[in-house]
Amino acid sequence: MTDKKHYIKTPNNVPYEPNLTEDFKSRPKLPAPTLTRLYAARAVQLVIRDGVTLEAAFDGQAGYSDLDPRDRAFARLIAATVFRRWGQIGAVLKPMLKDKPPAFIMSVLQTACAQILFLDTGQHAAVGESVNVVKSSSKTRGFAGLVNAVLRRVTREGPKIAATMAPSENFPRWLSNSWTKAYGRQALRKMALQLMKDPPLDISVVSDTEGWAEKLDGTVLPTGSIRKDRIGNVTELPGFETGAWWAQDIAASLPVKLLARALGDDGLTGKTVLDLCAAPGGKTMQLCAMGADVTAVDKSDKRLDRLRQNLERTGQNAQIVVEDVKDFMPEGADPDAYNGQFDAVLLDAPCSATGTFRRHPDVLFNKSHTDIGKLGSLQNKLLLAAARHVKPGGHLIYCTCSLQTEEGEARIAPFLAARSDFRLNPILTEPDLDDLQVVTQEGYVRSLPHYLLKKGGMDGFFIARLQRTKEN
Ligand SMILES: C[S@@+](CC[C@H](N)C(=O)[O-])C[C@H]1O[C@@H](n2cnc3c(N)ncnc32)[C@H](O)[C@@H]1O
Repeated sequence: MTDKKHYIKTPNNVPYEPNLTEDFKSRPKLPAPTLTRLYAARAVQLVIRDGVTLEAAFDGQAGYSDLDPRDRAFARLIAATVFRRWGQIGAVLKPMLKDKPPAFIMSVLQTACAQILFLDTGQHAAVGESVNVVKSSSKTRGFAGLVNAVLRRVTREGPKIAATMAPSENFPRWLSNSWTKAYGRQALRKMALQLMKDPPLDISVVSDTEGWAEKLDGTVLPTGSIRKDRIGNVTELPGFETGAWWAQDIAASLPVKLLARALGDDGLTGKTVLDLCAAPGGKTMQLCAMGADVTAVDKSDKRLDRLRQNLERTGQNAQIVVEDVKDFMPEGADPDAYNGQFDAVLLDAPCSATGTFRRHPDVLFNKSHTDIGKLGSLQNKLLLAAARHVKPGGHLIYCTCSLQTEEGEARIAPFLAARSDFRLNPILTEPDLDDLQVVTQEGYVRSLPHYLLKKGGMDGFFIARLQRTKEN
């Protein structure tokens, strides 16, 4: 335990009124190493303050895109490390701070700790550049002494404190409680170890899996995705420019594969599929590559731009509709007489995305328990809206990349109660799925981040396969 007298006192009367929105409008004139750290600290603060994604927090900052790609990657690595090591960093800083400093100063300290304790950057540079960040604005200059003193102590005492923490302390408490309840303590411990690791890169190909696995120096996973050990620079890999493949976690590739299996021998060939909440289009590309006639709907035109680019790059075609799923009606359909016209509908519903924490550790910190409740009611509405488009005898896939059962398993019973003409079409364990151990007794797919552990894990996902009865 640290004695109270070792606290470092926050300076009084420092006129710091953070106004991030204003601050972010201008690009500070600073040397690249300082600027990189400034962007990282601001991004961390933005995720916490505004509940945005880390990507949006960086993209929203003036001048960030002008930074050298290597500096941008470093800034992202620093910020992501804060979210991977939140509990450990908090435990290191707590005994050293008498009062909680302003949010931006806290973010500077957290990003510096990430560098000092967990990244391969010189400790001297991490301390020096963080002090420079604070000195670079008259609003924060008064904190330079505090930041310097705290970080010097972190270099001496931090590693020992960080090592005493259980990895699961890096999860926010409300999430670790909910996951312990749903999956048990052992699963929680294993998931926590996954948070600390760099995830691999999974790739879905248009065709020739074996050939591309060789060219990309990857291995073929049980369900046909190709895995490379590290993410690296995806756009520079062979076959990216020519659109031979796209990045997609193995778990995210399962909904379309399971839909194809439900459709019998010809799979998706020639089938009409409505892809709801489609952007940026990982599943749209899979559906197209498997021969389906796809209508892709999303309410975000900006995200659909990425889907358009992805389709163009991979040389595929889909009808694209910018609309809220709740309002969507196929062109020419009479809403009063409409009885569903698609062979299959896939709803990849908006969710907390907590299952993607290996790739996006910020998802653990930009949501709260209240958001899960709100998402659950939205998912109910979207599921009912999706069901309207399934023709009699047709199929419906509901999936989310969330680890919260409220966004997965718990959504199915209310849906089946409201639509008695649908039934659960249980997913059967087949050899490739057996290897992943993702099929539950109820016939859902539920994957957790520590599944497929020896090969690097997989995203957390929930998939339910439903079918409309033929009569009516
Ligand atoms: C999980 S992402 C979809 C990922 C996508 N299916 C893929 O495989 O790349 C959820 C998407 O739902 C969209 N969305 C959220 N609410 C929506 C709504 N009410 N109507 C249409 N799209 C919505 C978001 O814009 C976002 O693109």
